Amino acid sequence: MTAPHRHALYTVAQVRALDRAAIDGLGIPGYELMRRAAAAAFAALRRHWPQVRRIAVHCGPGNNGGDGFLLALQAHEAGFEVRVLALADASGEGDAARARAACERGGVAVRRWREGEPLPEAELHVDALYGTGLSRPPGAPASALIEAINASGVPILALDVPSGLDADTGHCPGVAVRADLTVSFIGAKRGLHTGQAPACTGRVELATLGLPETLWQAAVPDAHLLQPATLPPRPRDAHKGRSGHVLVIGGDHGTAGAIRLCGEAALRAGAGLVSVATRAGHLPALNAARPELMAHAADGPQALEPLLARATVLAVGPGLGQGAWGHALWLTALDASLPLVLDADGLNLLAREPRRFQHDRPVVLTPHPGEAARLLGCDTATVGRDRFAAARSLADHFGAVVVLKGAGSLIAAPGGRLDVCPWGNPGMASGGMGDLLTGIIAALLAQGCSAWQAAGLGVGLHARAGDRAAREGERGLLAGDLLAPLRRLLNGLDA
Ligand SMILES: NC(=O)C1=CN([C@@H]2O[C@H](COP(=O)(O)OP(=O)(O)OC[C@H]3O[C@@H](n4cnc5c(N)ncnc54)[C@H](O)[C@@H]3O)[C@@H](O)[C@H]2O)[C@H](O)CC1
Ligand SMILES: [K+]
Repeated sequence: MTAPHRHALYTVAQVRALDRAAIDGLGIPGYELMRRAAAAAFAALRRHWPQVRRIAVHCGPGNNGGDGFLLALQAHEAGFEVRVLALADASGEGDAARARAACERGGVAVRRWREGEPLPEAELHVDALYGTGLSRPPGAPASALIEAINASGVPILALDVPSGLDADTGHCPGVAVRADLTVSFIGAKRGLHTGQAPACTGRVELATLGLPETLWQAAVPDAHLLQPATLPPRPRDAHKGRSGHVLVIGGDHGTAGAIRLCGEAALRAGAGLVSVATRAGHLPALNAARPELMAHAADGPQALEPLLARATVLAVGPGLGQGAWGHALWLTALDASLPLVLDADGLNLLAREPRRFQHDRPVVLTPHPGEAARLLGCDTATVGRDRFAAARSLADHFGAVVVLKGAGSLIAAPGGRLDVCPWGNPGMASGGMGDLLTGIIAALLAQGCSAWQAAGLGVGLHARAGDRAAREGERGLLAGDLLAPLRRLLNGLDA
């Protein structure tokens, strides 16, 4: 059983409190923490790049730089050829200044880097420019140095946080290091796992610096990383009535595919029955493509009534459109007070006609950043600047569990509970992927999951299926490619 804190995610302020607890509570000097951080990062360097012997360490003005100076000294003492570039001249008294003095006393020259100067020859760059102290977009010369390091074609190890990434939000206000590996210290910062972070961190490893478990047991994390999970095995006497009946509503003219993908995903994810209410013109194609779906022509709300009477879960939005037809079905579905997954135009209609859901009604909203922006009445850039705040605000405002999709999808519940999905890949940013997710979550609701469970399990299964399908390449990855790996994951056939 790995330590519980391994999946815990913290804000920068919470990690600073952990640092303080180690220093003040356990009496471990900040400088000793810095030495341990450097040692942990150096050990990771040797583990991941065992042949490397020539490194360049780029040190910023604060304690992140201090980590870099001590790593440079440890590498030098281990016989590495080490070049150290500093963004600033030596100044101040603190741990970072002490680390720099130790580095120079130990025989490692520190050179002030000036914009335009060539980088030293190295087999690996160590990014010790900024960590949790980044407070604004990197200015000159830091931004020029970051761009030079990124352009070097040489592997990059980032200490604690890739410089330029906001460790609280996963947003990069300016340029940022694109590392191959990030070794983060003491507490995993929540901003390392969502938004622009996956493009900057490379692989993320947590170094706990030999601190006792009691340190984390006293801390309340801000969020958690999703853990691999699947549904429990089906009882031998299972029958379709026990696995619910999903009714998918959508598919206006020209968007039959969305409704089919959603319905098929709901079947594959284990719903007992799946009905589809859509335009009459789609029925022949739907019946031919997936006869297990029960396709019904819904030319208006009155056609929905008998279907709503039989359904146990609603999935509303794939290909629904925002016209009179879609709007009328959407209104009827929302008034049915059944467990509900709202996606795509179902969300855009909600942005036009906001309402708060009853707390006892399981509801999951699955916006991408643009839909989230419309629901919040802001622009998409604002959502990207703080995905955590956006997801939590939506959950509280609508009284629903919210999946804020994108790199590192977030799952937020009213009251602040939040999980982060560590899986998924850019190949999944293609048409139909959202329709699949909607169907999977609806099927999990139909099998008895709560809104929180269905959202977290659905997002995790969907993203892990996407990663397995991407083993054939992220380019050309189609939504339908996820259905086979999804089935394997649901049956526990893929670790
Ligand atoms: N005991 C501990 O706290 C430990 C900390 N570790 C490392 O310390 C950094 C955090 O260090 P800090 O000095 O707070 O900030 P940074 O080094 O990240 O930033 C340096 C400094 O730079 C200034 N600054 C911020 N943004 C910019 C900018 N865009 N342009 C110019 N200057 C900027 C600001 O004044 C910052 O203070 C943490 O990440 C760890 O790496 C140890 O590893 C463990 C113990
Ligand atoms: K860094």
